This record gives sequence, structure tokens and C-alpha cells, in this order.
Amino acid sequence: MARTDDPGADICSDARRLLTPSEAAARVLATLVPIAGVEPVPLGRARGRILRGAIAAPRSLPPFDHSAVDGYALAFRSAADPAAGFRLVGRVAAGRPRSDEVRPGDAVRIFTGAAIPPGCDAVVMQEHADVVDGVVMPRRSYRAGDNIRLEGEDVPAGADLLPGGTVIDPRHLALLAASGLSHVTVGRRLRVAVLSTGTELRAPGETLSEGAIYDPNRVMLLALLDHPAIKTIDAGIVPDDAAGIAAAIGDAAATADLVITSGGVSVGEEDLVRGSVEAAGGFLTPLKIGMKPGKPLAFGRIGEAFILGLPGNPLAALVGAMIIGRQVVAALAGMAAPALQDLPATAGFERRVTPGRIEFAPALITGRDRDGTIIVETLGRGGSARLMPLAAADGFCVIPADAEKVSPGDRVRFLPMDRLCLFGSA
Ligand SMILES: Nc1nc2c(c(=O)[nH]1)N[C@H]1C(S)=C(S)[C@@H](COP(=O)(O)OP(=O)(O)OC[C@H]3O[C@@H](n4cnc5c(N)ncnc54)[C@H](O)[C@@H]3O)O[C@H]1N2
Ligand code: MOO
Repeated sequence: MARTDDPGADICSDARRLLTPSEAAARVLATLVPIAGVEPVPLGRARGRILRGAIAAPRSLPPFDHSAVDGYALAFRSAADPAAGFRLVGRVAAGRPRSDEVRPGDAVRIFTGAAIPPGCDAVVMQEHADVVDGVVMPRRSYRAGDNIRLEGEDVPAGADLLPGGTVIDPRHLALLAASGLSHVTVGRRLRVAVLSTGTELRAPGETLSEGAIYDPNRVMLLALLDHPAIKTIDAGIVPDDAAGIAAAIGDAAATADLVITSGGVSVGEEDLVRGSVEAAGGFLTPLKIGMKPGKPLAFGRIGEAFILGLPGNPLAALVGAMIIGRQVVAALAGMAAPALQDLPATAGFERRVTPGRIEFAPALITGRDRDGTIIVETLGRGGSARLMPLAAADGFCVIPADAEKVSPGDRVRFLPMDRLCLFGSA
């Protein structure tokens, strides 16, 4: 946690040097602990929710030894002369077990999923046996244990079914249901409020006055946060007025675990978010990150809530949310942030770049080179305020911070747009 005498000290950046995105994330994450509070939810509503602790298997899976095939269960090991065949004495099907012992050398007709009758220790598939005058004659060699699924071979009772931090997906639901659990205890939903700062901003549908623009950031950020483990709160637009911003952030912080703002985190005197947070009794530490876009970012606390201040330019806000915001949200919600799955790519473009900031440039996939690597072309040079290149892109071309020039054929990385979510798909 941050020190009380200098609350922002742990994440404070050295003003002379840009932080790498990983350094910035590490400083922010060092101040975070997952939110407290769990709740039971029925499995039908558990998709996307996050386990806080490991779940122990209440019973073995499978719960009893059963047949993997349709065929004949044999009392094989006890048989005096297996070569003489096995006398067919009964029948078991899934859900209709037999409790009395099958005698040495006898066989029972069995179907997939049926419990192995006591006394039997191998199953032959019906395609591999003849039945002559009520005697089962296996046509192939077989061994004890063949075609039997053993109790607990999938999950022994008491084993960890799922580790804490799991974001429950359909596979996990199947495992929980098979174990007989109707409910699962998950972390309560993370409450995230999103507000846009800027006197120039209007909500779509409102009339635009001179110098005003519509606000794309809020709807974009709220949609990025749309997830079963998150309760989003639309905290609206706040004009650039210190008292108004302080009040709005204070209100949002009273109901949210995390307040995400956009705009007003840069260096101009109209950039009021930091002062407003301080006036409301919190702190907000500016972070200058060596990434483009998304350089100015701020992180802090007000009351019990954390605050992430994203830049106002939409592309910068999106990249800041994707690179830093994801990790903040994941840490508060009690899960490991899913790794951004970037792909190797070949540049199909030429471009001079100013070294020092890793760049996330909207890009299209335009083909494949000889070894099958995707070729990418960047779109809409240099505009962190531009939305069309972002909307048209297949993803981001990631240009390393130490590059001075990118030429056709150079190796770059590519982050597909469909992986662009705060949490990974749940
Ligand atoms: N002297 C300097 N000026 C700027 C620097 C710098 O280092 N020194 N950094 C630039 C960079 S990089 C960015 S990114 C922006 C970040 O600015 P702020 O976060 O303070 O945002 P604002 O100044 O409020 O707005 C910047 C720009 O974005 C527009 N905006 C704001 N909110 C929204 C919104 N919700 N939807 C769409 N557009 C929004 C706003 O109208 C401005 O055009 O600072 C640079 N300046
Ligand atoms: O970080 Mo700013 O995002 O380059 O426009």
C-alpha cells in the first residue's frame, strides 16, 4: 500500500524518464489488493465470475467405476479358464446398476456409462466378441481393466477442482456441475465508474455548440468493461471546473471500487483532475509512460476507491485502458490479467519513428509473406485523436521503443483487435 506520509510515493515516476509500460503497471499494481467480498451464485449465472479461492472436489469423478463402451463385463481374473468363454448372466445399463456379485467366469451385458458390476474386471466391446449359446467369446486379446473408467481417475475427491482467480467459462461450469455443485462462491462484482472530463464534451443526442465535440470515450470504456465480473457505472460528463470535477469524482468514488476518468491528466492548467482529487482528500500521481499513444496517465486513490486517469484523446484512452487499465481491473477483481496475445508480423510499410516510446499503431493485415507471417500496414499516421483508423484497423502494429525506422520486411508484433478486451473472453 502507499505510505501515508506521501501517499503517491510508491507509484511516483521520475519526471526525467518515461516509464516503460511494464514499470508503470508494476508501480500501480504494487498499490492494489483485490476487493473484499464474495457471494454464492447459481451455475447458470456464474459465467465470467471470478473464483476467490480454490474449490475442493466434493466427490470423485467419475463417482464409480463404469464402462467406456457397449459390450460385455467379464469376471475375468477370477475365471478358472477364460479361454472357455463367459456365461452371460445379466444386463446393466447407465443408471441401472446391479448390486449382486458376478461369479467367476460369468459375464454381464453392459452399456456405456453403466457401473461395473461387482466381481467384473474387464469389458470387451461388443464388436470384439461373439455370443454363442449364451456364452461370450472374446475374439481379441484383452486385459484386466480394459474399457473401464475408474472412480476418481478424472478428479479424486478433495482435489482442487479449480484454482482461485479462475474466470469461470463454460468448461469450468461443466466441471462444477459434474461435481454436483449447484452454486459457486465468487468474488463480488467490481464496481467501476467511468466519467469524461471536458467542458467541450457533449453526449450524443445533445446539441453541439461552437467548439464542442461529442464524447466517444465513455461509451467505449464502458463497453470495454462490459463483463459479468464488473458492474459498470456511467458517471457522465463533467466540465473542466475544479469544484465540479472534485464533486463528481467524490460521488463516483463513494459507490465505485475504481473510478476511470478520461481527459485532464496532461500538463496544461486546464488539466484539473489531479488537483480536484487532492481537493477531495485523495491523491493522483501522474505517470509518464513511454508508449504512444497513452503517455500521460495517472493513478491514485480517493477514500476507498482507486482512480485511473486516462488521457482524453480516444486512441490514447483506449491504449491506456488496454495496457494499464486491464491489469488494474484484473488485480482488483482478483484474477491474473490475461496476457495480451500479440503475434509475430512483417512490416509492409516504411516509417521513421522517434525512439523512446513503444508505439501501438492501428494497422491492417494486408497479406502473408513467404513463411506465412502476416504482413501489416499502419493506418492514419500520428493521430491519437483519430477514430477512423482505429475503427477500420484489424489490430495494432506494435513498434518497439528503440526503433528509429521501420522498413518493409522488418519484424514487428501485431495485436489483433479481437483480443482487445480488458479481461479476455469469458
Ligand atoms: N504541453 C503538453 N501538451 C500535451 C502533452 C504534453 O506532454 N505536453 N501531452 C499530449 C498527449 S500525448 C495527450 S494524450 C494529451 C492528453 O491530454 P489530457 O488527458 O490532459 O486530455 P485533455 O487535455 O482534456 O484533452 C486532450 C484532447 O482530447 C480530447 N478529449 C478529451 N476528452 C475526450 C473525450 N471524452 N472524447 C473525445 N475527445 C476527448 C480533448 O478535446 C482534447 O482534444 O495531451 C497532449 N498535450
Ligand atoms: O499519449 Mo498522447 O496519447 O500520444 O496522444
